Amino acid sequence: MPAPQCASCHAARAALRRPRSGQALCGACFCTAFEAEVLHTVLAGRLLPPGAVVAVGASGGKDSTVLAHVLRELAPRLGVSLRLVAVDEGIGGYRDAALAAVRRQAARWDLPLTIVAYADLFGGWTMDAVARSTAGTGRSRACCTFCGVLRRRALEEGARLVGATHIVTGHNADDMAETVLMNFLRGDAGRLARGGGLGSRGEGGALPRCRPLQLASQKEVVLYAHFRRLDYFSEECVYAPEAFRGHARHLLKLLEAARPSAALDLVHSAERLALAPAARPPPPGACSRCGALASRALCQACALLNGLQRGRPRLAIGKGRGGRDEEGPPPPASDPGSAPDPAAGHCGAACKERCG
Ligand SMILES: Nc1ncnc2c1ncn2[C@@H]1O[C@H](COP(=O)(O)OP(=O)(O)OP(=O)(O)O)[C@@H](O)[C@H]1O
Repeated sequence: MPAPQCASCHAARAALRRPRSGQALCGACFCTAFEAEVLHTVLAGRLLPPGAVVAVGASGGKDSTVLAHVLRELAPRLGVSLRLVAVDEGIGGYRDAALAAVRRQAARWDLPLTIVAYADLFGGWTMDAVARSTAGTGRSRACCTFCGVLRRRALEEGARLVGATHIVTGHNADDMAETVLMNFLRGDAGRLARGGGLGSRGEGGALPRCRPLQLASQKEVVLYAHFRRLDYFSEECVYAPEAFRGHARHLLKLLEAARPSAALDLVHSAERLALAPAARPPPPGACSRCGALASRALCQACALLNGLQRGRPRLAIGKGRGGRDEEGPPPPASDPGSAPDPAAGHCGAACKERCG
């Protein structure tokens, strides 16, 4: 049977059915619709004001590649300028190849690129060194969580370095739905409540952050990259197979098979969640070491680095009220700075990268 005509231009043959709506479109009309939807997300959410200098968190992967490409298309209409900021976490056999993709993108799209490295920012610690230090401690599964905390900090540093006023990341609807599921499964009410919305306004002196692809499904991000012939790096990080996120991803796939809108529905549920007054976290203070938002003496990033330097890497991600830390037992009460306590409802600014 021949492919149907494109439901938008009625001239070309349709090349796909949009996963959510079932609408049959040709590649060109799909890309135009995708870009218009991202534009709408940015404008309706007032995410990037005219004049903004936007640091795009560029990992070389499909999401940030699509994000950078779409924002470059939209930049004249939005009145913003773009800078690519890539973080080199120091992951041998993975990040070097991904950074090569970012360099190619920067050259092809004529966008300034800045690379910041964990090793330079965090006293010589690379992610490989963190992984070695956590191996055998029962905390090796937490590598992605550690990395997310440090990456958030590194992205902030890189964005400041290039004079950015805003940070954008490529999280898509599936990423966000996985985060919502993980927070539910961990009983982490504080992060669930904080995770809604399209970004953060930049509390405590942090730069405002947003996720313009948050309402786009992963399938459509991949389709956009395909039809725009984007060159991106598609291998999984060497530490990802250990991560709890994999279980949430698997569960989400099962849910989507029964209900195709499950991912977006989860994202919207998180936006509408409201915590009972008794469950609300106390207002955050400032980290005594770096000044970032923190619910304890140290923010998550400083607490993690402090623990690593003392040979006791820990991060209390996954403890809900009265719950247990999935990575291990809670820290002793005599060590208040080493592990901001999500049991108190939230864990400080540095962990929102992973937690939304
Ligand atoms: N090394 C990095 N440097 C800069 N930004 C990053 C880096 N890693 C991740 N990010 C930002 O965080 C977003 C979410 O990252 P995550 O690791 O969840 O990857 P992802 O969903 O596979 O996205 P991508 O396909 O862009 O790698 C990315 O889209 C990107 O904007």
